[in-house]
Amino acid sequence: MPVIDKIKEVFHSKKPHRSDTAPTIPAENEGEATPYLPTEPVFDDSKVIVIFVLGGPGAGKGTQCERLVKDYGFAHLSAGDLLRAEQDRPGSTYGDLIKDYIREGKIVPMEVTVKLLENAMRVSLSNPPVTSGPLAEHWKNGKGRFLIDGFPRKMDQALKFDEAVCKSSFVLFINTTEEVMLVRLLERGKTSGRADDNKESIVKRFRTFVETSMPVVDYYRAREKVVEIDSSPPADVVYDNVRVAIDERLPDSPTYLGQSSSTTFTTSTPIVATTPSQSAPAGLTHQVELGQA
Ligand SMILES: Nc1ncnc2c1ncn2[C@@H]1O[C@H](COP(=O)(O)OP(=O)(O)OP(=O)(O)O)[C@@H](O)[C@H]1O
Ligand SMILES: O=c1ccn([C@@H]2O[C@H](COP(=O)(O)O)[C@@H](O)[C@H]2O)c(=O)[nH]1
Repeated sequence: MPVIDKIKEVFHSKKPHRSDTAPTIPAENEGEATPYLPTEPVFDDSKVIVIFVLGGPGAGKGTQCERLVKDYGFAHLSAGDLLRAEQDRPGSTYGDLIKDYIREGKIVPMEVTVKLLENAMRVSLSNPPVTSGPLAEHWKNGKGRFLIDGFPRKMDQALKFDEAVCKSSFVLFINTTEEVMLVRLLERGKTSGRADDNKESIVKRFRTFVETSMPVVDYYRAREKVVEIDSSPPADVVYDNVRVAIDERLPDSPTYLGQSSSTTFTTSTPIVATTPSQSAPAGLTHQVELGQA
């Protein structure tokens, strides 16, 4: 049976129990683990802030995230990077599967990506990316702040992440035209070494974005959780607008007062969830084979 059918069969047919020991789902082959996703959020959204960063391939999501990391102390988790790392990890059960999906510009089954993200979040929360200076405050006492880049790309991922990992705060939608994205990706492709930065894969990725990922943006937009930024201008200009958007929505912004900035900040309309949810029970600190740090 193909690996993905196996994942789906086990995932959908067996109801794992919670206990103090990490739950396991029997796998057909010994040593092979199947991603298990709980039915309640593992992380408490009153402490852990999750911002989804969406946009077409090459729109500039990663570029903006890098800057935000420096100024706001976010942990930046790129779903694509996590998948590529898992693909290259010796012994990964999902390596071949991920490789095929990425080359075809298709969305890897959500069980794999959601579990990789959950694991990476857990690692950041136990080893905070910022440990000194004013931004370290955001990583104390179980708190954390994440930019989840290039995710969710499909509705099932969006719903599952909110249900099983953490309720997201809002979506930063980095948007430009396919013409601009194509130029940027072909240029990046000269040095990126990415198997999907070529014309054939790019066209497939564009199609997947329009057909599969835009419905996710529309879903959050209907719930007034989308901030759209035009990423056609130079990266510095885009970043100025991104900063304003972030400052308007983070509950405790401006976070980098004291650093030089001419932007006028407001703290109105925070849309980060404030209702405490259940913290992660010990039994849910289940780690599968995926992306172990
Ligand atoms: N505003 C901009 N103006 C010009 N070039 C840009 C801009 N933003 C990003 N770039 C360049 O475009 C390329 C794609 O940017 P980036 O990697 O940030 O996009 P991305 O949305 O994360 O892409 P992907 O989803 O494919 O990973 C990079 O080479 C980057 O340097
Ligand atoms: O949630 C996700 C995110 C990404 N993918 C696959 O990875 C590639 C590359 O993603 P980038 O964000 O451009 O690095 C994407 O085309 C998908 O094939 C995914 O399956 N699920």
